[in-house]
Amino acid sequence: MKKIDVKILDSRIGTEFPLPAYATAGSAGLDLRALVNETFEIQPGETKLIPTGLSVYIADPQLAAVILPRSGLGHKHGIVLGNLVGLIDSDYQGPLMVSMWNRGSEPFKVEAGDRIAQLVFVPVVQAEFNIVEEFEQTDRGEGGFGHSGKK
Ligand SMILES: O=c1ccn([C@H]2C[C@H](O)[C@@H](COP(=O)(O)OP(=O)(O)OP(=O)(O)O)O2)c(=O)[nH]1
Ligand SMILES: [Mg+2]
Repeated sequence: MKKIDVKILDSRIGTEFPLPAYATAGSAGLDLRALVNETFEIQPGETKLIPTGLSVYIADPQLAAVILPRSGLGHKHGIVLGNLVGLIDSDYQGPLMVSMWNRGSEPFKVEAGDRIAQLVFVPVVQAEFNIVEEFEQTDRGEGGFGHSGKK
């Protein structure tokens, strides 16, 4: 398993709440917790930036991490991310934050330690642009945005 440097910014991690860990052998995501001082509510339509109590330094430019919603929160409560997906650059060393957006119709309560989103490490290819006049021809060509129909 890949080792990633982490700083614990809130001492409740490692004591009151565990360090994010894979829940099962096949889990792709590590659940991130709300390391807040007080219970709060997110009103319908509201977005709040929540600290996770951690910072990570991925260091390797061929890796990044994405923050994704938890499906239960998104589907049942309309709790998704204000940025839809969070992207953590490999050179970012600041606090890991989760933008929580209540796109639902009821206020949503969050307590300290609640698992609010998940972090997934992903491979990255950094590309260099090669300017050309013509592309090598493909079957698809410029067709896109549903040009092949529905069925
Ligand atoms: O949900 C998120 C998204 C981003 N970040 C941190 C890590 C990331 O590396 C940095 C910058 O994110 P991004 O590049 O997506 O935001 P930006 O608006 O382009 O900011 P910047 O100008 O700092 O790159 O913010 C988080 O902590 N949580
Ligand atoms: Mg950026």
